[in-house]
Amino acid sequence: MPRPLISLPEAMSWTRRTTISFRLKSLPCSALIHTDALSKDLLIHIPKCNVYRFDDTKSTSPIFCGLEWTVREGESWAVVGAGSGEKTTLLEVLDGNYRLKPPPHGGIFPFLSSSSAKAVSLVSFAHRPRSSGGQFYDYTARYGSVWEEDRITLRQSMFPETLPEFARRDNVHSVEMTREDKELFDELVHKLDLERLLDLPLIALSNGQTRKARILKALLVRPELMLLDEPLTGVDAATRPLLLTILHSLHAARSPRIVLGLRKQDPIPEWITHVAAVMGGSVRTGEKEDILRKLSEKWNAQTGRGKSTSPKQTSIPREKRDVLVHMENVNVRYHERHVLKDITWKIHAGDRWHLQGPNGSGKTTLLSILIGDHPQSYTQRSPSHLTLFGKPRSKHATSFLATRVGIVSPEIYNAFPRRRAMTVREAVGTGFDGTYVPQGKRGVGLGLQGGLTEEEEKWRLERVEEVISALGPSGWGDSEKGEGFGQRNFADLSAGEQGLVLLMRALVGRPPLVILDEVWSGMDGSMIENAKRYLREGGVGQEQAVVVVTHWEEEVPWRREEGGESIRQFRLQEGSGIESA
Ligand SMILES: Nc1ncnc2c1ncn2[C@@H]1O[C@H](COP(=O)(O)OP(=O)(O)OP(=O)(O)O)[C@@H](O)[C@H]1O
Repeated sequence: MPRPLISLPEAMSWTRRTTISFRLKSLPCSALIHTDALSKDLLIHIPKCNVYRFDDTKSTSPIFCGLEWTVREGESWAVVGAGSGEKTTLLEVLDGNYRLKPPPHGGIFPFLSSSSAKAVSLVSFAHRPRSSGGQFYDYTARYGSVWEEDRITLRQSMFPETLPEFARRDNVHSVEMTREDKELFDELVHKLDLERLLDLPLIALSNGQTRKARILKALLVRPELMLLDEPLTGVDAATRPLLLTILHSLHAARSPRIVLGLRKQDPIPEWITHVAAVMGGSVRTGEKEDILRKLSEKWNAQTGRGKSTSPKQTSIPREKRDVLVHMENVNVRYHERHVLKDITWKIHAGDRWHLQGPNGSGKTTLLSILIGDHPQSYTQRSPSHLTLFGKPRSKHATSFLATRVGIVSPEIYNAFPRRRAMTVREAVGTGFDGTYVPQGKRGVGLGLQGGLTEEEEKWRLERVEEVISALGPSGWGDSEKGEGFGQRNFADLSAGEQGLVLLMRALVGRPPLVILDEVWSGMDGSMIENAKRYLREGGVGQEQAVVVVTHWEEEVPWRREEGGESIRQFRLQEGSGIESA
């Protein structure tokens, strides 16, 4: 039986001195409020309300209507989202980033003991925030020799309290770690396999390694409630169950309690008992099975749209197709760290590859070699060998390679400028020449020699519209949002929408090589299904090669068992590469 939601009569007489600030975050949860009327096992309590942005002072556009949510001590909740970034928004509601009308009398967390600023912690893996400025930053710095200012280690940056000299040196935080904190740190750093990375430069950490370190850092603050948004994205298959077991045992010990944010396509851990499902501005809450049963029909109806067809692949035998990338015994070393060991790999036109490997195995490093970003792509000497599009790296101008490879990756996502004035159309248009700022009178670049013919410009303008309409909201079934999407400000889009625009940017010029590295981060099911279908059904042509990097087999658009030539796998394990067809 679903546990009934608490519903409090409107007219209930509250004997409260409600000094509730609109910014719930700054509100001490239990301050000045009599919560006697509520059952003491309530962890989150939101009586029916509408949710607005703080700047929506006239309450004209509610983000959620009739939100009503109660979480009791001992329950284990996941917030699962189907709409564009809505799951993250609901978690942000808990973090006090939105205005609730009417405001809940006892605060959202009536019985958390300390002030909510410390008691509740939101750890979100949405990438670069909008506020971080309009400039592109050079993510390739990581691949070179590390500069003095980048030498700061993981420990110095995130865990300075574990440095022996910390207590003496830092007047502000001159409290030493407690024994319990030290024990927690030692245990988790070991379980999360972060020990060996503590004294490496922070900049050298891989995406998955950084993600685990951020979770650990958030745990050390000892919040009472931790909201973890998409903790499994970018984490390798072996680490996922481990991470979930750790989170489960912390949650069971209420130290801290954890609410997980999951995309609707993510598996829901067994220990989750309740789900808040967010869909199109409304939130349904209740026991897991009950909610999932009710929603599966609706979700299936969405994802079932336009079933996949077999990949269209070229009939020219593979060995007769151009070799785009040829690596023979390629090595990458950082001093004593040997990251890539004798990698041999050939990518032909028309290939579909799934590049796999645990966190830290060298996938990003390998990609940076094959797109010519890595300084060591210039220095592979016989018997090593690296050719890109038929020539050694040093024989290519970087601007030429930028037109040959379309890439989406966490690095590009983070580095791409969020300039206020850049529209979706312009962001997509930067893909033709692989630049980061719009160029040319019509925002579709200048061409390699700086002389775009009229015909080429016309083709580019049409291509921009084509990819926007295929991959944008009209493609994933939100025709209302689709109108005027090209004119939207890129910086104002949700994380998933920004990711999708960067996918459009990678595909727009139809480059011979397309790299899709963790491309689905932050996206919702309908966006992903639509984009995967587009890729399978001609979004990348028979002559284009694609390398997909993901820890999730089901995120690869092409299936092994489907007709034509199957997807090939290249697996990195401790720096060595193994190929399988
Ligand atoms: N500049 C550097 N100095 C020292 N080690 C480095 C440097 N850059 C990367 N590394 C190390 O190289 C290894 C490979 O990193 P890489 O980012 O390629 O891994 P990955 O397979 O992409 O991981 P993830 O799945 O987490 O994204 C990591 O162990 C990382 O710590």
